[in-house]
Amino acid sequence: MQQTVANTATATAAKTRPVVLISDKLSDAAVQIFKDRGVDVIFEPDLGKDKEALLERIATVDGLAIRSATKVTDKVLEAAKNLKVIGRAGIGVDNVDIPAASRAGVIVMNTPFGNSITTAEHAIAMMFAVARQIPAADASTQAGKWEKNRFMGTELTGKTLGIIGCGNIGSIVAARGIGLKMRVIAYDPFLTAERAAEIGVEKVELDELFARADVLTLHTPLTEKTRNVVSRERIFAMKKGAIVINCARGGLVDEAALREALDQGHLAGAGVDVFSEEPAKENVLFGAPNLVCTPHLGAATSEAQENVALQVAEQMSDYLLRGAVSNALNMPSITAEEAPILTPFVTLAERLGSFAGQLTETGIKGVRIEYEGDVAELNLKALTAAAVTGLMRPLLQDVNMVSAPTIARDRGILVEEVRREQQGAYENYIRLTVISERQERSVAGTVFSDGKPRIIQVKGINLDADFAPHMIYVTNQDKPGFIGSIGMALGKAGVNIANFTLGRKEAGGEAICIIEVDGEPSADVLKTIETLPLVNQAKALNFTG
Ligand SMILES: NC(=O)C1=CN([C@@H]2O[C@H](COP(=O)(O)OP(=O)(O)OC[C@H]3O[C@@H](n4cnc5c(N)ncnc54)[C@H](O)[C@@H]3O)[C@@H](O)[C@H]2O)C=CC1
Ligand SMILES: O=C(O)CCC(=O)C(=O)O
Repeated sequence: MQQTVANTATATAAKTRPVVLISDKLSDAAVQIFKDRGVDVIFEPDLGKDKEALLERIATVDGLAIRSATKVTDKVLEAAKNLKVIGRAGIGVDNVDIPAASRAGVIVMNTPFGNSITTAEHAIAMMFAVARQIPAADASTQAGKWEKNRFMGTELTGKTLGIIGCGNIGSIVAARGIGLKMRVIAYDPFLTAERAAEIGVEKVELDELFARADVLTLHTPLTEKTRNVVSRERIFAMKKGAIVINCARGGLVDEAALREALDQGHLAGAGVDVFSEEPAKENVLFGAPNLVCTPHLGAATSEAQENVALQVAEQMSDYLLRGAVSNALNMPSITAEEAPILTPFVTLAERLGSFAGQLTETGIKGVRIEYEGDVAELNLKALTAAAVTGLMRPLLQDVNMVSAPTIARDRGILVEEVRREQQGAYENYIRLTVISERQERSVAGTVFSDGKPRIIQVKGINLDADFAPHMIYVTNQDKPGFIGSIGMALGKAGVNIANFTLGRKEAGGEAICIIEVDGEPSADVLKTIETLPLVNQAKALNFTG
């Protein structure tokens, strides 16, 4: 589970085909795409409803494709020993514990546009169904009652449509509302004045929206900020005879208060597709006057389901097979074209982080990563995530590019990113500086044209070394006799030197030596080196991971 993006692609290419578990009802189109692309599929469309069976099945799979029935909790993630990616065929990800997924190093992706039109159409359908009481009129007519006077409706032309959440779906609903000659007002803290003008809506504050709307429709995600946004107080602050439509999430509305408002005739009706508890076999709203309910059908058209299924299968396959990341909620995007270009720099950034992490013994306060030259034009979010991964891996084995930024933030480690044009001789240059409680230590590297990362500077001292599997890092004084004494000590201990790199600040001053050795040096060997005259410090560095 704990691999970098670059490693994920190569590791999966080297081993057998990755396996994806589909635990909700997904269009068969997804299964075909996975298979065609080289991913094996376990398709158990009802598994999401069986928590125990899910815990068992998830243990070995590389990917999990879901809709809304599967709840991905901390416990599920704990059981998912091999999981790398969760793909939500749809928009809302409130059924996935994203912080827990990030901590576990699992990417969470959704398909943000595939079902937007369909869901917007459902909201409009609900608005008409409520305004003209169509379901009740249908039932009465088919019962042979012909109650022409009972079903007096409301005309929508000229009425005010109030939209909470004017993103993808909200703005499609706005366009449809304008097409119906309604006046559209919207509350969305992230809606700019320019965007509001562009889509023809009036941006208003929340209280004003509740006061003015004849029809209120919700299109915001369920978050701690939006939970209960349609509260008792706000429902009763609405105009008498107004209509409420909810095709977003159940938790947005105080259902008991909505029931009261319908019973008292304060609201003329409500259209509800989503409920606080789903599946909603019972609900306080059921049986209220002029209430139209659907069982979370917002996205349920064959077009939308095919869109989201294809998209999720493509995104997950791209990640598992090629390291490309798109529409992830907890990881920067990396295109399939970018992934191979980024790979050597991801490796360099991770190794520089690892170099510094292995030498850092006190608490890390911050890390600064400077990018110069060609590399500064690349996807720095991914490179920084790799650098932070490398930095933290010596302390926490289970960290990867998904979890590293979250873990760093949780631990109060400040991550600073600097982008510059080429300054020195290297076409691409990355310098990573760790700010610890005791000192600042920097290490810099480059990628040569052979795609191999190199160490080119440590603590401002120039040198040139590979990242070898086993190395000894020594700080010393630049005085005669040092090389002989260290060679003798290693020879005596039976440690073979594969490569030897030296660098110094100035003649006779502070110096650094990086020795590549065949095999891991023991603690005794390191102690022996440290007791040699002219040596200040000796540490083992391991780049076998
Ligand atoms: N019934 C169904 O089957 C479906 C329901 N949905 C629901 O619809 C929601 C919206 O989907 P999209 O429009 O695609 O998402 P989106 O991300 O494009 O738009 C959401 C909008 O809500 C706004 N927002 C965030 N916090 C807010 C707050 N405190 N108050 C007001 N607005 C706020 C955002 O700025 C954004 O513009 C999804 O999160 C999902 O829960 C989506 C698809 C199908
Ligand atoms: O998968 C579904 O049917 C629900 C769609 C949905 O709620 C969403 O995409 O947020």
